[in-house]
Amino acid sequence: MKPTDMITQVGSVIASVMFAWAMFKQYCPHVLQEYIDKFSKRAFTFIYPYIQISFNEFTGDRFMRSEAYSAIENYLGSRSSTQAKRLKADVVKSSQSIILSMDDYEEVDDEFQGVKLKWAAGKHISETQSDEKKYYRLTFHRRHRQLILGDYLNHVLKEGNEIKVRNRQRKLYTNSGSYWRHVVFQHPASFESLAMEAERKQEIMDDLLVFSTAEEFYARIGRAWKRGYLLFGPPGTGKSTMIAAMANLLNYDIYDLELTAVKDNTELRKLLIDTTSRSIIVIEDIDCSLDLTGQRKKKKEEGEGDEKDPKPKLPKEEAETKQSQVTLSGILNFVDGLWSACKGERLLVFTTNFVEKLDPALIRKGRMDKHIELSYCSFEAFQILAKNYLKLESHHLFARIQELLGETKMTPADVAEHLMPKTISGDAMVCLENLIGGLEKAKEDAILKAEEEVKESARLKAEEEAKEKEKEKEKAKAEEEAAKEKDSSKAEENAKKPVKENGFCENGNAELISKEKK
Ligand SMILES: Nc1ncnc2c1ncn2[C@@H]1O[C@H](COP(=O)(O)OP(=O)(O)OP(=O)(O)O)[C@@H](O)[C@H]1O
Ligand SMILES: [Mg+2]
Repeated sequence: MKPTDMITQVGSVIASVMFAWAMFKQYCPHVLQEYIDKFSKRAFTFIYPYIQISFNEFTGDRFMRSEAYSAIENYLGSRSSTQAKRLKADVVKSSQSIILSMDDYEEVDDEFQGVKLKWAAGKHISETQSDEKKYYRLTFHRRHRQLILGDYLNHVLKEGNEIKVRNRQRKLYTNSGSYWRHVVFQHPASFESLAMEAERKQEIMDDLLVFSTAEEFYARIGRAWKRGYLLFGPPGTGKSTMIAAMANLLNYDIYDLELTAVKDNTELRKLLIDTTSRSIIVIEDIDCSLDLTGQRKKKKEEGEGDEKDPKPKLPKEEAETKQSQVTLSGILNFVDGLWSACKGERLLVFTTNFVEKLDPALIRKGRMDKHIELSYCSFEAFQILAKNYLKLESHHLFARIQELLGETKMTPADVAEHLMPKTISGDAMVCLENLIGGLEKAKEDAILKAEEEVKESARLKAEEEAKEKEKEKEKAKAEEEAAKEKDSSKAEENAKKPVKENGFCENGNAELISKEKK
């Protein structure tokens, strides 16, 4: 038989089968059709040794994109880029990188613990062609059912989610009313460029990295997977910069909470619930955000304490603070109440310039687990700044700078400002001399300030002593006058008393006046 004849015959057999099937479907009773359908499927699965699982893009009534689907999409992305012939490309991270995923009807192979599996991308198109439902289908031999349904799928979801986090565009959120708004978070700060002693820096980085991978540990000890950091120190010592470096190190989003804009504790709780995992919740300048310590004290000492506030509030801030009814207990609940344990890992970071002003309850361990002091620039910190700003590892002027940094205080922000190139040539020498000039001036200012302080305290002491003397004088004078008054009133009293025949008063004392009368 010629091949063309064979093809014709096969074609006519298929056509006859299809015709017979169409006739059968039209005239055969519905119940019988279902029965045959069921039977044929069973027979098929009996012969066919593979299991298929479909993961649809959309699930549920609410048309939510399935988390499993997007995790699988990410997981298959790297595999499909080496295997699939047709790929889909997407741009993320502000056009910085392209993410690939496999196109519809493509297939890729995978292997897990020596077991081979197959993934296929497909889609169901509705009859009206208006709607298409995408899915991924996993096919594997039924003898590996346990392994695939357990360990393998967990591995796919975990890795897919990790890839998603790595590729995602991170966000910086801020609260507006009871909602979060966000912008793209792109801060270049890193621990490497942070001016700080290497040992302390490493300790903080280790702490953060251990936390971010300690899911099982936290679950085992029965604690919510969160950690509080309190960053304190004078302005310009790198607190905000460190938060950005933390977010970059861990690849977390930042929720910058403006407490003064939160109406009350309920709104605060809502904001907390709306945060996602893998995020840092920041409250900057917690001592100024709300008078948290004052709220406890206020009842005892009305109005006091405002004068002592070293950072006077702006009128607008004051007005906002008055509107906000967030209380200290609201904040404490925010930090470690039941709601704070929802959904995944979270870092809470508070910053303050005046740690001593905060209520001890707020910063105790368990709430603020790690207290980090950021202080004035040390020589080691300066070396990092010099490397960052001037690309200098050493210079003969470093010795003088080291000496001056030991004698005077300057914040890293001020040091950095002196190291900023001020000329087009960006001469490093000029910057270093600038810094030396700045440090010398700071030293002189500090000496002058100290002298003035000594003078001022001597003046205050003298004033105090003078006041004390004045008081003593006044007291002595008052006592003298009181004694005189007492004498004269006694005399008057005696004068008013009746005089007896013998010229003595009733009390038996001789009275000059009565004698005169006689
Ligand atoms: N430790 C540091 N390492 C590197 N740069 C720093 C450091 N400290 C400060 N700077 C520089 O100084 C600038 C101000 O620092 P930052 O805003 O982090 O200070 P802060 O401690 O948050 O101040 P404030 O208490 O006023 O909020 C930053 O832009 C950064 O360039
Ligand atoms: Mg700051």
